[in-house]
Order: sequence, then structure tokens, then C-alpha cells
Amino acid sequence: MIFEQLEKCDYEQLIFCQDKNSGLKAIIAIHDTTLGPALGGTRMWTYENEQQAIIDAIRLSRAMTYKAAASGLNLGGGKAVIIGDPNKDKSEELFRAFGRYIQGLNGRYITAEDVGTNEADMDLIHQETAFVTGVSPAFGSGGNPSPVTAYGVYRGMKAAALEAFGSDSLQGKTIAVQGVGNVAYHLCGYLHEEGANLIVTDINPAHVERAVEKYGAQAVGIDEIYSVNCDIFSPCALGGVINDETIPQLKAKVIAGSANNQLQENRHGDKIAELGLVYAPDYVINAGGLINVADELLGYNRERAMKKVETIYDTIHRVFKIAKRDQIPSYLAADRLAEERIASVKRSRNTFLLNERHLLNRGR
Ligand SMILES: NC(=O)c1ccc[n+]([C@@H]2O[C@H](COP(=O)([O-])OP(=O)(O)OC[C@H]3O[C@@H](n4cnc5c(N)ncnc54)[C@H](O)[C@@H]3O)[C@@H](O)[C@H]2O)c1
Ligand SMILES: CC(C)C[C@H](N)C(=O)O
Repeated sequence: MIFEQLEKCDYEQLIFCQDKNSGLKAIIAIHDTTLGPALGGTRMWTYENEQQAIIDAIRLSRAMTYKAAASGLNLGGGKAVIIGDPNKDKSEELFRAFGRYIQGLNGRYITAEDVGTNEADMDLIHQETAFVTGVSPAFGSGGNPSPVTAYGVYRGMKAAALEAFGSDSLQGKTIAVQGVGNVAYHLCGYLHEEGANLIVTDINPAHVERAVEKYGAQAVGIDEIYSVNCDIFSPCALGGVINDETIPQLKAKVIAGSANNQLQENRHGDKIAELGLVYAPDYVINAGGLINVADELLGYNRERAMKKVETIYDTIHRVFKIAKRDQIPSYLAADRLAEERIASVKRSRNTFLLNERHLLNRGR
């Protein structure tokens, strides 16, 4: 059953980590390491059952492969999930136990923040392994990547606006933001600064209040956000929100947000394309955080990272061009961009390279 699932999208490895003392139950999924080590965040979530956690880990890890490839990074795709309540179940023991499992993979997987984890958690993991990014700036890192992800989403949203409205200005545009957490709070800042009107929702009332007070956003109920009158719908909470129920409600012309795996199924990407909606593929527009933490591997330079994040505008534009050229929906165009890069790197490695583990090295 599990191998069947892994085979479907050619996953390399799935690792189950258990530590009775700390209560750690974690899954690390490594999808593809053709381009480099698998880098992806650790999500902590109250999954209904183990199967849900496995599905989340593998789907998210595959998205990281595509995210890195489409962004021009030399990284593979991986993701980890910890089964637990981020408000109740965190401890030093748990994150350190998890860090030791990551260390055991010897660099095949590098972690960072995701939903339910933060910089302090990464610092605890860092006590046990160097294969972690997004740790405190005191360790020479870029810190929490969320504000950088927000900047990338802002840039990608402008590229999508250009495609839909003929201008990339967001001034006067009405933008409905679903989930105003770490990424979207900063995104709202950029949008407010440019003169956009904001409509927001969140299951956490404090997060809604913050956006209303700081950016004059209008608050609506969690189910109302799909059907409000707006130009752009920005999903910034969890995945699967573009589905059979929500598509008929949407009044927006553009979908551009930070959430991973926004399409519940690929056919939903086909449907929104048929309806003429401009969709900025999730893993392209939300790559800012990955670009930022990837820069840490070179010795972190904020300016260099932000310059690279700016190019999300061009990548989104390129995706729309491929979609038009090949007459395909934008989500497939993004896949094509990523898959072509992975295939071309594979081809470029055809020639033999002597490495230390090769037979020819025996006896040296
Ligand atoms: N943080 C990053 O750098 C980064 C990078 C790439 C992608 N993402 C993705 O972007 C999304 C947001 O990430 P984040 O770091 O801001 O997470 P977060 O947990 O800080 O924010 C998510 C927000 O959504 C809210 N929410 C959850 N379910 C909701 C629902 N049904 N309706 C409305 N609101 C709901 C939460 O209360 C929270 O405020 C996630 O899907 C994440 O995987 C994040
Ligand atoms: C910063 C990244 C490594 C992780 C981030 N949560 C993402 O999905 O892209």
C-alpha cells in the first residue's frame, strides 16, 4: 500500500521517527534528490490519523522538488511532519530527538520552518544537527523565512495581475486573503502600502484583528472569503482550497497566494483555466522562503537572497508564456518548467566522474 503510493510519483524515501520519551512521532519524506539535498520545512499539525500525516508529508515533499527546480535552485524536495498539537506538545526533548533523526540522514534532508513550527524550534533542532535552516540570525542565518516568502508572493501577484488586468499595479485592487498568519500578515503590509483594499479571514481572531487594525482590512467569516467581490483571491492558510465547492463561488479573476498544494486535485487546475482565471502556481509564487533558506547554505546574504526572490515575478511570467505556447493550464506549465530542468540536469551528468566511493579508488 505505502510502496504503491511512493511509486506513483517516484518518491525516494519515507522515514518514520519515533521517540517514546519525548512523544515524537514524525515522518520525513524525501521525494527527489536529483538536483541536490532535499530541503523542506517541518510541519507540526494535529492530524486526524497517521494516513493523513503520510499523505501530507509526501504531497508536500513533491511540491518542494518542483519548487526548487522551478526556482533554479540546486536542491531536491523533502518535507517532514510531526504529529502533534503545536500549542501543547512542543518540548526541547522532542525537537532534539527529531534533530538526531535528521542528523542520521547525513545531509540527504535539510529542514526549516513550516506551519506549526518556528525559529525557536529550529534552534532546538540545531542543537543536534547542522542540517537545519531558518535558525536564529545569531547563528548566521536569515531567521524566519516568512517575511521573505511574503515578498515573493507580492512579486508573483503583481506578475499575475499583469497577465489578468494588463497592468501589474495593485493600487485600488480588492484582494481577499484567506489566513493572515506569518506570511500573509507581511503580504498584507506590501499590499496595503501599494494601495490595495484588503478583505481578510482567519480561524484565529487575534490574527484577523491585527490585519484590521494595522492595514484597515475588512474582516469576513471563514466560509465567506471565497464569494466576496474581489479582484484577487489569495489563499494563505492550508492546501486543498481550490475545489469543487469553492470554484463556483469565486468572483476573483486571479488566484495568487502562499499556501502549498492549493489545488485539491489537478482537475481543479484544469477547471479554473477553463473559466479563464489566472492562477499563479503555488510552488512558484511561494518559493521566497525556500530561496531565502537556500541562501544560508552559501553563507547568508540578505541582499542576494532578496534579489533572487524578486525574480519570482519573471518566473511567474515565464510560466504564463509556457501555458500560452503549449495551450495548457498554468499549473501544468509550471510542472513542465520544473521537470525540464530536472531532466536536463540528469542529462548533463552522463559523463563519468571519479568519486571517493568508486571501485577505481580501492587500494589508494
Ligand atoms: N512560512 C513560509 O515561509 C512559507 C513558505 C512557503 C509556503 N508557505 C505556506 O503558506 C501557508 C501559510 O504559512 P504561514 O507560515 O503563514 O503559516 P501560519 O500558520 O503562520 O498561518 C496560517 C494562518 O492560516 C490560518 N488558518 C488555518 N486554517 C484556516 C482556515 N480554514 N481558514 C482561515 N484561516 C485559517 C491560521 O490561523 C494562521 O493564522 C501554508 O500553507 C504554508 O505551507 C509558507
Ligand atoms: C522555507 C521552506 C524551506 C519551507 C516552507 N514552509 C515552504 O513550504 O516552502
